[in-house]
Amino acid sequence: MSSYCSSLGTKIPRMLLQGKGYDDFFTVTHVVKPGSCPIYKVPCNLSRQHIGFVSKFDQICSSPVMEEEHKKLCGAEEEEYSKELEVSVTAVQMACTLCQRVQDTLISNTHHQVQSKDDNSPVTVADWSVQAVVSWILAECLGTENISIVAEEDVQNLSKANSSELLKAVVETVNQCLVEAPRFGIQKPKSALGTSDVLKIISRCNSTGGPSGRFWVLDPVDGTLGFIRGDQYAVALALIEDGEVKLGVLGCPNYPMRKEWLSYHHRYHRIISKLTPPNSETWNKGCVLYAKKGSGKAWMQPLVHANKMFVWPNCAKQVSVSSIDNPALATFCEPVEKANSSHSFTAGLAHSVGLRKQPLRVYSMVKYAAIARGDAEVFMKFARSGYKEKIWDHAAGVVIIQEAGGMVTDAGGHPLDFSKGLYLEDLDRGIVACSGTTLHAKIIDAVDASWGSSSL
Ligand SMILES: Nc1ncnc2c1ncn2[C@@H]1O[C@H](COP(=O)(O)OS(=O)(=O)O)[C@@H](OP(=O)(O)O)[C@H]1O
Ligand SMILES: [Mg+2]
Ligand SMILES: [Mg+2]
Ligand SMILES: [Mg+2]
Repeated sequence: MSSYCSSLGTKIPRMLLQGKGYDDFFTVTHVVKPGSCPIYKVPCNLSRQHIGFVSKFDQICSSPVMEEEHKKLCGAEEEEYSKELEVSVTAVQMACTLCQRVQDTLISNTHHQVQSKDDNSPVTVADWSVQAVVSWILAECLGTENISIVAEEDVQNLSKANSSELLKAVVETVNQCLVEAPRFGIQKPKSALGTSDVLKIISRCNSTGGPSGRFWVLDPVDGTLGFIRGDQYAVALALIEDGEVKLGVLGCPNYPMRKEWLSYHHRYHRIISKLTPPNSETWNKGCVLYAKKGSGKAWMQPLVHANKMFVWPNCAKQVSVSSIDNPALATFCEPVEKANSSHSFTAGLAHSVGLRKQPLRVYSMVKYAAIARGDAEVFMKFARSGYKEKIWDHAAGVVIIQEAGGMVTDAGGHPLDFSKGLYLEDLDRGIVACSGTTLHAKIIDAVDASWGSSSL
């Protein structure tokens, strides 16, 4: 273990804090939070990002699993995409805080906050507000000129003459969130954003993706229906470069760190939905999962709760897929809505491969998170024919499952192709994500066997 990995008086090489080319040291003067995931202060005007490195570095020193990364850091090579990862996780953490606040108010007042889009799907103040906040943070932290974003929402409905109340609510929600930026180590805007600023940052997310270059993919609220119903939803952000997903971040504000609480959440909604749940902090509600392509690791950190400081990497722990490969013991998840995926087709498939448990129907990309965390083994989605899956509904989840050790393909066994624009063009029938190759192969074979007799 390194000599500079703990406590007061600790010397931290400047190169770890500010990248290559420095050979002097900062001395730790203050332990903000002692314990297994300490946060240190160093005596200079370092940004949170740098202090974050200190915290990360300490974790690296104290965890044998991360020795390798420790070496990389000591080698002073800044890891590829490390800044993008930290910024995107921070943005998702802030977005989740925003969503929690809106979800709490929605339950008591849905009036101006929910709208229907042209395809009849719902959109809320939270969808637009998260898109604005994430767009603002990415531009602030990475430079406007470097940012190209594909995102779900546009400002059409928001700019209509009869939407002024809604727009006002979005502007307020965005400013309320950004005022808290310093808690996340980001400078807040010099003054509150005006209506035209907010419309501009939402509509700046107008990239159409494609096979070359770098762009972010954002689903500001995935599972909007679950969000409105007070249930599961996710904030999903991914970075795609030359058609390949390089980073994925999934914020799951109602998915507790501890699996046991998930069933509590279901019971709570079915039986006692009128009662107030335990305080979100005490039951460790909410997590953020993330992974970097090719790292072979996926991580989960708790959601930061009201008034608490977010310091990267926020006590992240590694997650991995389940080792269960016996279908009889496996759990499969699927969309809640029959309109989004055929429940009868997956029931037939489940039966033919020997999946015996009841399906876990969960809104949103929380299904991808459940597989990555090892809480379920299979995710299947078979949309009606003619429906084209959008890249923002899958990009973040796919890379997180892959790096956690799982496998995601279309129903023909081909990788999902994120290089074709806004949609997963040429997707063969549906999506199959599994914790391992054995289950995956069984399901792909079963799809082929039962497809002909299905009405899909
Ligand atoms: N007809 C149809 N078929 C398939 N998929 C559709 C369809 N309509 C919408 N969508 C997309 O599904 C996203 C929600 O997927 P879920 O898996 O969360 O579905 S469910 O709400 O649990 O039923 C949902 O994402 P959000 O709009 O972000 O909620 C949509 O992009
Ligand atoms: Mg939507
Ligand atoms: Mg979605
Ligand atoms: Mg959405």
